[in-house]
Amino acid sequence: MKELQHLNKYFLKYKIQLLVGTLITIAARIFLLFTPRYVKEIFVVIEKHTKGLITQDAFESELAEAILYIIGAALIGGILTFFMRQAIINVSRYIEFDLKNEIYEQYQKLSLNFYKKNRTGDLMNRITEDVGRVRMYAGPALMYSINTLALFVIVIIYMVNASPKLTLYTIVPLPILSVIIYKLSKEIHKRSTIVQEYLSKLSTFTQESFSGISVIKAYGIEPQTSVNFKSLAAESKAKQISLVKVQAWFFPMMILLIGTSNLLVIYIGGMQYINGEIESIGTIAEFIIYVNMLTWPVATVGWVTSIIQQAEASQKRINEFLKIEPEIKNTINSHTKITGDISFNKVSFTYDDTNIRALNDVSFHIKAGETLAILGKTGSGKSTILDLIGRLYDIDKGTITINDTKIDQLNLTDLRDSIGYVPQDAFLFSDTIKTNIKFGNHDATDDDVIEAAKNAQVHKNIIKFNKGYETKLGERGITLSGGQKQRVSIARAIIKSPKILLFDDCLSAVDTETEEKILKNLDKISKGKTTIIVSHRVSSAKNADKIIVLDNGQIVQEGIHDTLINIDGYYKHLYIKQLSETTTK
Ligand SMILES: Nc1ncnc2c1ncn2[C@@H]1O[C@H](COP(=O)(O)OP(=O)(O)OP(=O)(O)O)[C@@H](O)[C@H]1O
Repeated sequence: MKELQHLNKYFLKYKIQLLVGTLITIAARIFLLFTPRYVKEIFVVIEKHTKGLITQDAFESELAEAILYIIGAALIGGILTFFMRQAIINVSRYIEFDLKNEIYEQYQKLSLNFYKKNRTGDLMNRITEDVGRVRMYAGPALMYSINTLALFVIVIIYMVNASPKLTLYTIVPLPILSVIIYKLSKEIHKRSTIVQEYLSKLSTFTQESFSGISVIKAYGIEPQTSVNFKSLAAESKAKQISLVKVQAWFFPMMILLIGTSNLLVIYIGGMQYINGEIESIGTIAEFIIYVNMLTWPVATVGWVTSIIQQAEASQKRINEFLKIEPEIKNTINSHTKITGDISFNKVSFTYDDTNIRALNDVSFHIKAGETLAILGKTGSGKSTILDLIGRLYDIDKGTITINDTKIDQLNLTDLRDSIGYVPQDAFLFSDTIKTNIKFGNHDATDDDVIEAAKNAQVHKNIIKFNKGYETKLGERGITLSGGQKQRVSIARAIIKSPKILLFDDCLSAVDTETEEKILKNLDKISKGKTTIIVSHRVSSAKNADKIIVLDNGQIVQEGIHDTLINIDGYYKHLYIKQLSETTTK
């Protein structure tokens, strides 16, 4: 229960609803317990009538009175039971909502490293399935526990009052029932977890096959995919059947034990009646109802125990994530003005998950408003520089300063607000093109959106779609070509009008002519803004105020286009190669 203590703050938050729910539960049980007592009364009246102790009229009126009490109490009990569920189950839904938000907020705070160390499926599971299991504890388990406790206390008092000896004999099988249900629930849980695993394997498999359908078709591997699917589905079926086998024991066991208790009541009650220890046969009827009333709540003790164990395990997994401290923290609360003067001073950086030293002793300086182009072979550390400017990771050695302030001494929100970043893989959300562009600036007007799209050279493409800017993009924006996606992503950064623009090889999927136009527009837009362009093309770099060439995490060349084309090295070779490519085209 240690892990579940995390939920106490929520129980405290909803204490009024929970208290009301508990009181309603107790009241509902009291009303529902009218039935057995008045059933006994009916028997007593019938006995008196058959023995001729009361008149026909008295018999009829007493009978009618008892029946009315039973109906009335059942009605009130039923209504109160409805409110009991409303009160307590609703609280569990509120807690589920709060907990999901708490986890989601924590996810948002955690740094990129966390996402690399944990699989998306696991992140999703903790916020859905684990929270679902915890809700079962905060809702149904709590409700049934209050219910069982309330019922048990009241019924036992009534039963002992009616006949202590009969009480003792009839409740003997109940703990056995509870233990059996507990063992069954545990086994059911074990097997249903395996079933769940197989279901998620199946859905991952199908999801991947659908996403990669073009590759599957192009390679003609549909038959093999079907065989793999069938074998996975067959395993999943076997696990389901093994679960159903245990589940099938549940109700027969319940019926057997209820039957045993009923038999005990009838046998022992009958003997007591014969011996004159109980005055009416009605007491036996009353006890039979009590036993039946107790059976389900007692069975739930086992069920609740297993729910609590599952919730504890789930909450433990949730707590593991909630306890993680974000690696990148904002330590500065006051606002910091960022103009875009960036300096790297002997910066080294190693990714902790791969231990790859992506940058080694890198130093450069760009004044506010200047353009820097970064070139270099793949894997040389270009994207890493951009990630470090956005402080997505903290460096191991050296210093990065922006406006002469160390990057970790800047207000993180201000820093990120002042950056417009276009990643290598343009990610678009499943929403309209307009919303995707406005993601960079929610207050932008429609005219701003069009202006940004024009500057990113994508406006003409967008207006060709039937719904123009309102065109919905499917999962990952599949309706757009690679180059269109890149340009929408550029428009998103432009509309933000940030102090620092970071373009990570985001013109790779556009032709050189469009690239030229975009660069020209950027020249205009980026006046007064610091721009860093990562590229594999000399054409993207040639107009930059400074060019650096990286190799294996180190700067191997530095200068401007006109100088670098005359120095033997990577830049010159790339220039000649790309020049010959354009002339042969
Ligand atoms: N998120 C990451 N986790 C671990 N290692 C990484 C990560 N990103 C990059 N690396 C490694 O760091 C090195 C530099 O990568 P980086 O992405 O900065 O190169 P790049 O020059 O931008 O390459 P490309 O031109 O192919 O985009 C590579 O060896 C890469 O494998």
